[in-house]
Amino acid sequence: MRTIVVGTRQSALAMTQTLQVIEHLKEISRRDGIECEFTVRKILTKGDQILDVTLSKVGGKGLFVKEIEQALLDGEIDMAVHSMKDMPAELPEGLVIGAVPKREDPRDCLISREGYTKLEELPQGAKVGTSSLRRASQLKHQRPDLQIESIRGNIDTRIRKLEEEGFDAILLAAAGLHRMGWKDRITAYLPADVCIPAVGQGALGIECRGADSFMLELLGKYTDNETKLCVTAERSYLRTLQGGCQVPIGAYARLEPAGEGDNTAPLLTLTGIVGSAVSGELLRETVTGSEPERIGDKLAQSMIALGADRMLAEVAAQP
Ligand SMILES: NCc1[nH]cc(CCC(=O)O)c1CC(=O)O
Repeated sequence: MRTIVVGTRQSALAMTQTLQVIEHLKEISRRDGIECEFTVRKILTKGDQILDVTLSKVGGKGLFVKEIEQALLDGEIDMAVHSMKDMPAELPEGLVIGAVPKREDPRDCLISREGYTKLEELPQGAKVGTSSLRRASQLKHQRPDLQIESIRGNIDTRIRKLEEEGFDAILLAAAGLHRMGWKDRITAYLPADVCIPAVGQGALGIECRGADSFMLELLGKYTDNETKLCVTAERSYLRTLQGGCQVPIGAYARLEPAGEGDNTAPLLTLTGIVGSAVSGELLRETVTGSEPERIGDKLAQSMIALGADRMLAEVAAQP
């Protein structure tokens, strides 16, 4: 009997995701006669300790995963459940994403105090809370009049701040609210082609050691191939652009339903944005193809040709 130690952040969302994943893995192991049990170990990450500072100012992506990856490398834990969008484009040597489960809703959504059901309904100059440069730059593009202000904290904290700090609305990822059972708080969904989600948004990545064949076998059974293809394309785009969660980059891939016949390759459509919170510029491109790594890289190259490098450098240079 193998005891699998699962590392997790201690936020309500991280705990909920981790417990849901463990339930699914228990079902799979029972079904396939794999003998294992699970224990949970909470790990405090740097991102959890400095919730009051704008993330782009304290080092960006990786803040929520570094300590957890170290625990994996040290053998203190055997697997970790991450929100895919919090994962840096490159993993440390020795670690792999062992499972990519089926994606939740990838869209961003609005929680508005007055119950507005569309972005267009927000009053002129409304105060909207988001700490994401990606959301801010796309929102500004649609509604230059909105007053966008930073809001930090776990999703439970942000919902509380909506009331306490006089926001008209806040923007959050739908997936986190769905997983928490808070769907009824959502007043509007922003279509994924209007506000391009973060790379990997709505998906989970389950990380383990590349040499742990027991974990690889179990986790392999939990992967959803469509999600994996889409997320691979999005992350390939991120890797080439060298961007983290805290720069205004977004990408969303969809898989077209398979055509007739046996040998039809999957057709992926990948749309990406690079925004500038400084100038309000917004680049947007779409590519299609069947090889996820290739189309991600191709999209990034065409963004760079359009000036993405300069725009991302501008953001990095902000005081
Ligand atoms: N950056 C924080 C974060 N990381 C993952 C989610 C939840 C949604 C998901 O799994 O993509 C959130 C909260 C949010 O952006 O609203």
